[in-house]
Amino acid sequence: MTTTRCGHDTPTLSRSEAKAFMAARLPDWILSENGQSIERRFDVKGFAKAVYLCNLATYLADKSGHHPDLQLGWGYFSIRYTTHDADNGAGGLSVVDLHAAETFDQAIA
Ligand SMILES: C[C@H](O)[C@H](O)[C@H]1CNC2=NC(N)=NC(=O)C2=N1
Repeated sequence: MTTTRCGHDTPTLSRSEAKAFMAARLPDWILSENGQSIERRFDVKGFAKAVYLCNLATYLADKSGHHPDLQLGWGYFSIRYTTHDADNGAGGLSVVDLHAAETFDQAIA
């Protein structure tokens, strides 16, 4: 598992840097229109599976110190990573988000 800590000194990624990494290693994630976050959405049966995914994301977030935005409801769960602290607090997508997404993918594989 790759864990990278984020902070104010974390640089943001260009759209092309993000796209290159995602094409190689995050095929199920989508880059937001503004290039500042990545999201993966799951369609699941019922409610409990959505909650399990949410609980897993919560566990990994507290373990790594990097916290995604989570949404769930009956039949779906979505997870979005962005780095609030990046670029001296301006925020944006960083390598920490890409690594966190990869860790999440590995945990559910
Ligand atoms: C001090 C603490 O590690 C930081 O505030 C962390 C906490 N979790 C975080 N999560 C996310 N997604 N972005 C951050 O910049 C961030 N910062």
